[in-house]
Amino acid sequence: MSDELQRIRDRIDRLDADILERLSERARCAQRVGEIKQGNLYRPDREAQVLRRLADENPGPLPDHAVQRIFREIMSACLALEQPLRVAYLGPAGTFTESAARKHFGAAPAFSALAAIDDVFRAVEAGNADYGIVPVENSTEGVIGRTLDLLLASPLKICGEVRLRIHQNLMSRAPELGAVTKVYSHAQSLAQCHEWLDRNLRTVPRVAVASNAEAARLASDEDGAAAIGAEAAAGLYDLRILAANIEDEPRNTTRFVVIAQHDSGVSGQDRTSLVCSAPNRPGAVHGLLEPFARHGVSMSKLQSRPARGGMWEYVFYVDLEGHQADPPVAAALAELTERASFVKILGSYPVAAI
Ligand SMILES: O=C(O)C(=O)C[C@]1(C(=O)O)C=C[C@@H](O)C=C1
Repeated sequence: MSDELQRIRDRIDRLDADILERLSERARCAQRVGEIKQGNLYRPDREAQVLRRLADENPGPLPDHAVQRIFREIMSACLALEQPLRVAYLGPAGTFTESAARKHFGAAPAFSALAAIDDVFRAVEAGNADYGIVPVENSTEGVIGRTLDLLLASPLKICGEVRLRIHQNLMSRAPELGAVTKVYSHAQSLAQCHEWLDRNLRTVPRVAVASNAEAARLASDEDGAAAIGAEAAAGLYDLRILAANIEDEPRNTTRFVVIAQHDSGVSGQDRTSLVCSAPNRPGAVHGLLEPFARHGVSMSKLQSRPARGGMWEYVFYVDLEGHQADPPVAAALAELTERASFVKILGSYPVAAI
């Protein structure tokens, strides 16, 4: 080994020892914070502030996302010393929702994959999980109606959001594309890749199944079968990725919400979600939204949905920039509450930091 290589490796060893010492000191601080803190130990607002500050102060050469991933895991492990978290997500294992859960909470929590969005809400409501993660909207396919309906009906709050760039992969036991005779996937993933499928596997039958992970399981059992789904599913079912990033829309993103018994404190870059409905008279919807414009509060989403039970009555799902404790948001919400026939605040939470 050259002298220079040896010298640099010695330096890396010393730096690793320093990092380890600092990490242990950080972990002891987190333990102490855990003893002092009242209420919930998991603080999404504080975590978002830490991750944003690290990106702001990152001198390189590591990219921001790499630094944030490392610190995501450090905080995950520190929090586990204070309180081991139980996180339920819409399964099965190997789906994009699992990737979202790990992206948001890191690797330390005990994760459980549940079969339906309703089960995730029930697990958190019953106290069998501390937090739940469910998809709420996809940039190409639209909203997940069941999640919106349950947010309206459930006492739970939104305490966080996760944005995940969706990369679809074609995976199979077959050695090459030419050997693929059937493609399994969730209907939404088939739709997201239909142009690629038309170009590359035009005559091969496409079969919609309950989830991408289920598709991968079927593909692992059947000669010539392939599945479309997350890279994680290929690892889980021992499949070869025959084509990566086959989604038609490269900026395809899914947004997930984190549900809990509580929402989040102020992080400085927050969003507030609410549901409301207007009295049945002309101009009422405009009247509901007017206070937001007047108080300078931006809306990042307005989604109408038929109210359950009433013919042609609608509820509106609104996302606002800001926390309900921010004075302009609080003032606009107070006026909305006077004008609306119904208002429910679903929660204030940090805008996704990573
Ligand atoms: O600041 C806190 O409240 C902590 O518990 C420390 C810490 C961290 O590791 O930085 C850990 C968990 C919380 O969710 C937020 C931050």
